[in-house]
Amino acid sequence: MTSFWIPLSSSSVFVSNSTTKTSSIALSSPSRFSLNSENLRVRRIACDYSSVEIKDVSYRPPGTKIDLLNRVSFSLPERSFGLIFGRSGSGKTTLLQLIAGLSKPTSGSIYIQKYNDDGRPYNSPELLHPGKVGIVFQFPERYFVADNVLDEIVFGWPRQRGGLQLRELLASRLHKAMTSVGLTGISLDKDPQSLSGGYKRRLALAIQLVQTPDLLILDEPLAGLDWKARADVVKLLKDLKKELSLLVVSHDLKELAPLADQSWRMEMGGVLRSESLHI
Ligand SMILES: Nc1ncnc2c1ncn2[C@@H]1O[C@H](COP(=O)(O)OP(=O)(O)OP(=O)(O)O)[C@@H](O)[C@H]1O
Repeated sequence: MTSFWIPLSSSSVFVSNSTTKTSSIALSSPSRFSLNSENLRVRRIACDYSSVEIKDVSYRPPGTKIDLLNRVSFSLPERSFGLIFGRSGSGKTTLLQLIAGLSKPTSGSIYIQKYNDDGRPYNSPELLHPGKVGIVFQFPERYFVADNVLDEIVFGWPRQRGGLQLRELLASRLHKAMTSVGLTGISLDKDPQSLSGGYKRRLALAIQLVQTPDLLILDEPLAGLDWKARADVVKLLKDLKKELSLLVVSHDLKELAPLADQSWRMEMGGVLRSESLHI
C-alpha cells in the first residue's frame, strides 16, 4: 500500500512512559479511506493501513548499568506526524536512534503492523527495516561532505553503473525529492555550505527523501534557524506529512505541536495531553 499516494488524513495517539517504571500504551485510530470502486483490489489497498509500532522498548548502553529507556511503547500510523518532547536527557535522541536502527534495543521490538480497515491486524508484524527509515540529525548541515548540491544528495547512491532503467529511477527520485522540499530553483553546482540556513535544512531533507523512506525522523529540525527559515521548515514539514510518516523530536512546541495529529503528543518522562500544553 505504501506505494500508492492516496492522501489520508490520519491521527495518532501517543502515550509515553518515563525512564522510571511503567510501560505505556498507544492508541491509534487513523482515518480510513475507502475508494468508491467496484474493483476489489483497489478497495482492499485503500482500506489497509500500517503503523510503526514501538513495543516495550528498553535500552541500556553496552557496559553500563543505566536504563536510558524503560519499556517505551507507542504507535505511529502511516502518514501521521508524531511529536516527541521532554526534558533534556530524557532519552529522546536515544529513542530515535533505536527506531532508525542505529542501535539495538536491549529488549522490546520495533515493527510495522498492517491493519485491515476494521482495525484488525492484516498479517504478522514485520520488523521495521532501517532502509525504510530516514533520519535527519540535529544541525544536519554539519555533516555535509560534498562541494556541490548534486553530489551531496547522491552521496549514498549505488556506485556501480546501473542500466538505463536504474538511472531513470534515480533521476526521478532526485527530481521528486528536490520538488518536495522546494529545492528546484537551486543550482545543483552550488556549494551546500553557501546555502541559507533554511535551504541547508531543505537539502538535508532531500538527502533522506531520495531514499524514499516510509518514516522520516527529525531531531530538533528548527534548532539554530532564524524566524523565516523556521517558518519555511514548518511549512515544509506540514506538506511532507501528506506523503510519509514523520517523527519529530523538538523543544519547539509552539511551532510544531499544531502539526501533530489529533490531540496527542508524546512526552518523554510523562504523559501529557495537548490541552495542558497551553500552545
Ligand atoms: N552510550 C551512553 N552511555 C551512557 N549514557 C548515555 C549514552 N548515550 C546517552 N547517554 C545519556 O543518556 C541520557 C539520554 O540522552 P539523550 O541524548 O537520548 O537525551 P535527550 O532527551 O535527547 O536530550 P537532549 O534534549 O538534551 O538532546 C543523557 O543523560 C545522556 O548523557
